[in-house]
Amino acid sequence: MGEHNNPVPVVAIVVAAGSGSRLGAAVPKALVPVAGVPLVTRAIERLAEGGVGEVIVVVPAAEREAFVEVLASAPVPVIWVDGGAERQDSVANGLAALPDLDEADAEGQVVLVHDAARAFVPAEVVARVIEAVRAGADAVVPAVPVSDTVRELTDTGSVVVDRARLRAVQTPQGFRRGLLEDAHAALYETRMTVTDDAAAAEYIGCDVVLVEGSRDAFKVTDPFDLVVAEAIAARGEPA
Ligand SMILES: Nc1ccn([C@@H]2O[C@H](COP(=O)(O)OP(=O)(O)OP(=O)(O)O)[C@@H](O)[C@H]2O)c(=O)n1
Ligand SMILES: C[C@](O)(CO)[C@H](O)COP(=O)(O)O
Repeated sequence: MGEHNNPVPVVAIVVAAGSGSRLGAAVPKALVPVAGVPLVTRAIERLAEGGVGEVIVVVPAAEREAFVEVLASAPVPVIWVDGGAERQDSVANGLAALPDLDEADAEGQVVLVHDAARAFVPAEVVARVIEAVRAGADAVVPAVPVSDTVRELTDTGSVVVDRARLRAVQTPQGFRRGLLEDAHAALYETRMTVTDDAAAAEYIGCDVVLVEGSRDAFKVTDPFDLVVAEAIAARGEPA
Protein backbone atom coordinates (compact mmCIF):
# COMPACT_ATOMS: atom_id res chain seq x y z
CA MET A 1 0.00 0.00 0.00
CA GLY A 2 1.25 3.49 -0.84
CA GLU A 3 1.52 6.43 1.56
CA HIS A 4 -1.85 8.14 2.18
CA ASN A 5 -4.18 9.27 4.93
CA ASN A 6 -7.27 7.46 3.70
CA PRO A 7 -7.35 3.74 3.06
CA VAL A 8 -8.02 2.75 -0.53
CA PRO A 9 -11.77 2.09 -0.78
CA VAL A 10 -13.17 -1.25 -1.84
CA VAL A 11 -14.78 -0.61 -5.21
CA ALA A 12 -17.59 -2.64 -6.78
CA ILE A 13 -18.35 -2.85 -10.48
CA VAL A 14 -22.13 -3.31 -10.58
CA VAL A 15 -23.17 -4.70 -13.93
CA ALA A 16 -26.65 -3.43 -14.72
CA ALA A 17 -26.54 -3.11 -18.51
CA GLY A 18 -28.55 -6.22 -19.37
CA SER A 19 -32.01 -5.83 -20.87
CA GLY A 20 -33.62 -8.56 -18.82
CA SER A 21 -35.21 -10.27 -21.81
CA ARG A 22 -36.27 -13.27 -19.74
CA LEU A 23 -38.00 -11.03 -17.21
CA GLY A 24 -39.77 -9.16 -20.00
CA ALA A 25 -40.34 -5.91 -18.09
CA ALA A 26 -40.93 -2.57 -19.80
CA VAL A 27 -37.69 -1.17 -18.34
CA PRO A 28 -34.16 -2.66 -18.03
CA LYS A 29 -34.19 -5.35 -15.34
CA ALA A 30 -32.00 -3.39 -12.91
CA LEU A 31 -34.62 -0.62 -12.80
CA VAL A 32 -37.49 -2.96 -12.00
CA PRO A 33 -38.89 -2.08 -8.56
CA VAL A 34 -39.45 -4.63 -5.82
CA ALA A 35 -41.64 -3.24 -3.03
CA GLY A 36 -41.07 0.13 -4.71
CA VAL A 37 -37.24 0.01 -4.70
CA PRO A 38 -35.35 -0.71 -7.95
CA LEU A 39 -33.10 -3.78 -8.00
CA VAL A 40 -29.97 -1.70 -8.67
CA THR A 41 -30.69 0.52 -5.66
CA ARG A 42 -31.12 -2.49 -3.42
CA ALA A 43 -27.91 -4.08 -4.72
CA ILE A 44 -25.86 -0.95 -4.02
CA GLU A 45 -27.33 -0.55 -0.54
CA ARG A 46 -26.28 -4.13 0.32
CA LEU A 47 -22.78 -3.58 -1.11
CA ALA A 48 -22.30 -0.38 0.89
CA GLU A 49 -23.50 -2.08 4.06
CA GLY A 50 -20.98 -4.87 3.48
CA GLY A 51 -17.98 -2.53 3.19
CA VAL A 52 -17.90 -1.20 -0.40
CA GLY A 53 -16.85 2.46 -0.53
CA GLU A 54 -17.41 3.32 -4.18
CA VAL A 55 -19.35 1.81 -7.11
CA ILE A 56 -18.96 1.81 -10.85
CA VAL A 57 -22.42 1.24 -12.27
CA VAL A 58 -22.51 -0.15 -15.80
CA VAL A 59 -25.79 0.72 -17.52
CA PRO A 60 -27.47 0.61 -20.94
CA ALA A 61 -26.27 3.82 -22.64
CA ALA A 62 -29.78 4.91 -23.65
CA GLU A 63 -31.07 4.58 -20.07
CA ARG A 64 -28.33 6.33 -18.15
CA GLU A 65 -30.54 9.25 -17.13
CA ALA A 66 -33.12 6.97 -15.54
CA PHE A 67 -30.38 5.21 -13.56
CA VAL A 68 -28.87 8.51 -12.41
CA GLU A 69 -32.30 9.51 -11.17
CA VAL A 70 -32.95 6.37 -9.13
CA LEU A 71 -29.45 6.46 -7.62
CA ALA A 72 -29.47 10.17 -6.80
CA SER A 73 -29.21 9.35 -3.09
CA ALA A 74 -26.82 6.39 -3.36
CA PRO A 75 -25.00 5.69 -0.07
CA VAL A 76 -21.56 5.73 -1.81
CA PRO A 77 -20.02 7.70 -4.73
CA VAL A 78 -21.07 6.44 -8.16
CA ILE A 79 -19.10 6.41 -11.42
CA TRP A 80 -21.24 5.83 -14.54
CA VAL A 81 -20.20 3.66 -17.46
CA ASP A 82 -22.00 2.40 -20.58
CA GLY A 83 -22.46 -1.33 -20.95
CA GLY A 84 -21.24 -3.70 -23.65
CA ALA A 85 -22.89 -6.40 -25.73
CA GLU A 86 -22.28 -9.19 -23.18
CA ARG A 87 -21.82 -9.21 -19.42
CA GLN A 88 -18.08 -9.76 -19.91
CA ASP A 89 -17.86 -6.60 -22.05
CA SER A 90 -19.76 -4.64 -19.41
CA VAL A 91 -17.31 -5.76 -16.72
CA ALA A 92 -14.38 -4.78 -18.97
CA ASN A 93 -15.91 -1.31 -19.47
CA GLY A 94 -16.28 -1.01 -15.70
CA LEU A 95 -12.65 -1.99 -15.14
CA ALA A 96 -11.51 0.64 -17.64
CA ALA A 97 -13.30 3.29 -15.54
CA LEU A 98 -11.56 2.49 -12.25
CA PRO A 99 -10.14 5.68 -10.76
CA ASP A 100 -6.41 6.29 -11.13
CA LEU A 101 -4.35 5.32 -8.10
CA ASP A 102 -0.62 5.03 -7.60
CA GLU A 103 0.69 1.70 -8.82
CA ALA A 104 1.00 -0.05 -5.47
CA ASP A 105 -2.47 1.01 -4.34
CA ALA A 106 -4.05 0.05 -7.66
CA GLU A 107 -2.42 -3.37 -7.65
CA GLY A 108 -3.73 -4.16 -4.18
CA GLN A 109 -7.15 -2.50 -4.31
CA VAL A 110 -10.04 -4.87 -3.61
CA VAL A 111 -12.44 -4.92 -6.56
CA LEU A 112 -15.78 -6.71 -6.46
CA VAL A 113 -17.92 -7.52 -9.48
CA HIS A 114 -21.61 -7.77 -8.74
CA ASP A 115 -24.78 -8.41 -10.74
CA ALA A 116 -27.42 -5.74 -10.11
CA ALA A 117 -29.82 -8.65 -10.58
CA ARG A 118 -28.55 -10.21 -7.32
CA ALA A 119 -30.20 -7.37 -5.46
CA PHE A 120 -30.81 -9.13 -2.15
CA VAL A 121 -27.28 -10.29 -1.40
CA PRO A 122 -26.83 -10.07 2.38
CA ALA A 123 -24.21 -7.58 3.59
CA GLU A 124 -22.55 -10.47 5.46
CA VAL A 125 -21.79 -12.19 2.15
CA VAL A 126 -20.27 -8.98 0.76
CA ALA A 127 -18.11 -8.61 3.87
CA ARG A 128 -17.03 -12.27 3.68
CA VAL A 129 -15.84 -11.84 0.10
CA ILE A 130 -13.88 -8.68 0.94
CA GLU A 131 -12.29 -10.35 3.95
CA ALA A 132 -11.14 -13.35 1.90
CA VAL A 133 -9.49 -11.10 -0.70
CA ARG A 134 -7.79 -9.14 2.07
CA ALA A 135 -6.59 -12.42 3.55
CA GLY A 136 -4.75 -13.11 0.28
CA ALA A 137 -7.11 -15.06 -1.99
CA ASP A 138 -6.72 -14.45 -5.74
CA ALA A 139 -10.37 -14.82 -6.64
CA VAL A 140 -13.27 -15.18 -4.23
CA VAL A 141 -16.68 -16.55 -5.10
CA PRO A 142 -19.75 -16.88 -2.89
CA ALA A 143 -21.43 -20.18 -3.61
CA VAL A 144 -24.30 -22.34 -2.38
CA PRO A 145 -25.00 -26.07 -2.53
CA VAL A 146 -27.31 -27.31 -5.28
CA SER A 147 -30.57 -28.65 -3.91
CA ASP A 148 -31.93 -30.48 -7.00
CA THR A 149 -30.65 -33.78 -8.27
CA VAL A 150 -28.80 -32.86 -11.45
CA ARG A 151 -28.37 -34.88 -14.66
CA GLU A 152 -25.82 -34.07 -17.35
CA LEU A 153 -26.85 -34.57 -20.97
CA THR A 154 -24.65 -36.94 -22.98
CA ASP A 155 -24.63 -37.94 -26.67
CA THR A 156 -26.81 -40.94 -25.85
CA GLY A 157 -29.02 -39.70 -22.99
CA SER A 158 -28.07 -38.36 -19.58
CA VAL A 159 -26.12 -39.26 -16.47
CA VAL A 160 -26.66 -38.28 -12.87
CA VAL A 161 -24.05 -35.95 -11.35
CA ASP A 162 -22.84 -36.16 -7.75
CA ARG A 163 -24.52 -33.03 -6.40
CA ALA A 164 -22.47 -33.09 -3.20
CA ARG A 165 -19.61 -31.87 -5.40
CA LEU A 166 -21.61 -29.10 -7.07
CA ARG A 167 -21.90 -25.45 -6.06
CA ALA A 168 -23.99 -22.70 -7.65
CA VAL A 169 -21.90 -19.59 -8.14
CA GLN A 170 -23.07 -16.12 -7.07
CA THR A 171 -21.78 -12.56 -6.89
CA PRO A 172 -20.18 -10.35 -5.64
CA GLN A 173 -16.94 -11.98 -6.68
CA GLY A 174 -13.79 -10.41 -5.26
CA PHE A 175 -10.28 -9.85 -6.62
CA ARG A 176 -7.22 -7.70 -6.29
CA ARG A 177 -7.55 -5.05 -8.96
CA GLY A 178 -4.29 -5.81 -10.80
CA LEU A 179 -5.20 -9.44 -11.13
CA LEU A 180 -8.70 -8.79 -12.48
CA GLU A 181 -7.34 -6.27 -14.99
CA ASP A 182 -4.79 -8.82 -16.19
CA ALA A 183 -7.47 -11.50 -16.46
CA HIS A 184 -9.80 -9.38 -18.59
CA ALA A 185 -6.89 -8.21 -20.76
CA ALA A 186 -6.01 -11.86 -21.43
CA LEU A 187 -9.62 -12.67 -22.37
CA TYR A 188 -9.73 -9.69 -24.71
CA GLU A 189 -6.49 -10.71 -26.40
CA THR A 190 -7.59 -14.28 -27.05
CA ARG A 191 -11.29 -13.52 -27.69
CA MET A 192 -12.13 -16.03 -24.97
CA THR A 193 -15.60 -15.75 -23.38
CA VAL A 194 -16.56 -16.67 -19.83
CA THR A 195 -19.78 -16.27 -17.84
CA ASP A 196 -18.23 -15.05 -14.60
CA ASP A 197 -15.10 -13.23 -13.44
CA ALA A 198 -13.73 -16.09 -11.38
CA ALA A 199 -13.44 -18.03 -14.65
CA ALA A 200 -11.54 -15.05 -16.07
CA ALA A 201 -9.10 -15.20 -13.14
CA GLU A 202 -8.79 -18.95 -13.54
CA TYR A 203 -7.95 -18.40 -17.21
CA ILE A 204 -4.70 -16.68 -16.16
CA GLY A 205 -3.89 -19.39 -13.63
CA CYS A 206 -5.41 -18.05 -10.40
CA ASP A 207 -6.95 -20.25 -7.73
CA VAL A 208 -10.61 -19.67 -6.92
CA VAL A 209 -11.62 -19.65 -3.25
CA LEU A 210 -15.27 -20.36 -2.41
CA VAL A 211 -16.95 -18.69 0.55
CA GLU A 212 -20.45 -19.26 1.86
CA GLY A 213 -23.06 -17.51 -0.26
CA SER A 214 -26.75 -17.14 0.47
CA ARG A 215 -29.99 -18.15 -1.15
CA ASP A 216 -31.00 -14.49 -0.83
CA ALA A 217 -28.27 -13.66 -3.35
CA PHE A 218 -30.20 -15.40 -6.13
CA LYS A 219 -30.27 -13.75 -9.54
CA VAL A 220 -33.62 -12.23 -10.47
CA THR A 221 -33.99 -13.69 -13.95
CA ASP A 222 -37.63 -14.45 -14.81
CA PRO A 223 -41.09 -13.42 -13.57
CA PHE A 224 -41.17 -16.24 -10.98
CA ASP A 225 -38.07 -14.71 -9.35
CA LEU A 226 -39.91 -11.42 -8.88
CA VAL A 227 -42.48 -13.22 -6.73
CA VAL A 228 -39.64 -14.53 -4.55
CA ALA A 229 -38.04 -11.08 -4.50
CA GLU A 230 -41.25 -9.45 -3.27
CA ALA A 231 -41.46 -12.09 -0.51
CA ILE A 232 -37.88 -11.43 0.57
CA ALA A 233 -38.52 -7.68 0.63
CA ALA A 234 -41.59 -8.26 2.79
CA ARG A 235 -39.67 -10.59 5.12
CA GLY A 236 -36.77 -8.13 5.67
CA GLU A 237 -33.27 -9.09 6.76
CA PRO A 238 -32.33 -12.79 6.89
CA ALA A 239 -32.46 -14.25 10.41
N1 LIG B 1 -24.55 -6.96 -21.76
C1 LIG B 1 -24.80 -7.17 -20.47
C2 LIG B 1 -25.53 -8.30 -20.04
C3 LIG B 1 -25.77 -8.46 -18.68
N2 LIG B 1 -25.34 -7.53 -17.81
C4 LIG B 1 -25.64 -7.67 -16.38
O1 LIG B 1 -25.16 -8.90 -15.90
C5 LIG B 1 -25.98 -9.38 -14.85
C6 LIG B 1 -26.33 -10.85 -15.07
O2 LIG B 1 -27.01 -10.99 -16.30
P1 LIG B 1 -28.49 -11.56 -16.46
O3 LIG B 1 -29.14 -11.69 -15.15
O4 LIG B 1 -28.39 -12.73 -17.35
O5 LIG B 1 -29.19 -10.29 -17.12
P2 LIG B 1 -29.70 -10.00 -18.57
O6 LIG B 1 -28.62 -10.27 -19.58
O7 LIG B 1 -30.25 -8.64 -18.52
O8 LIG B 1 -30.89 -11.08 -18.70
P3 LIG B 1 -31.50 -11.74 -20.01
O9 LIG B 1 -30.51 -12.78 -20.48
O10 LIG B 1 -32.79 -12.33 -19.53
O11 LIG B 1 -31.70 -10.66 -21.05
C7 LIG B 1 -27.21 -8.48 -14.79
O12 LIG B 1 -27.14 -7.65 -13.64
C8 LIG B 1 -27.14 -7.70 -16.08
O13 LIG B 1 -27.65 -6.37 -16.01
C9 LIG B 1 -24.63 -6.41 -18.25
O14 LIG B 1 -24.25 -5.57 -17.44
N3 LIG B 1 -24.36 -6.27 -19.59
C1 LIG C 1 -21.96 -14.16 -12.82
C2 LIG C 1 -23.14 -15.05 -12.58
O1 LIG C 1 -24.13 -14.37 -11.83
C3 LIG C 1 -22.68 -16.24 -11.76
O2 LIG C 1 -23.74 -17.09 -11.50
C4 LIG C 1 -23.77 -15.51 -13.86
O3 LIG C 1 -22.90 -16.32 -14.56
C5 LIG C 1 -24.23 -14.36 -14.73
O4 LIG C 1 -25.37 -14.73 -15.46
P1 LIG C 1 -25.42 -14.89 -17.03
O5 LIG C 1 -26.84 -15.36 -17.29
O6 LIG C 1 -24.41 -15.91 -17.41
O7 LIG C 1 -25.15 -13.52 -17.58
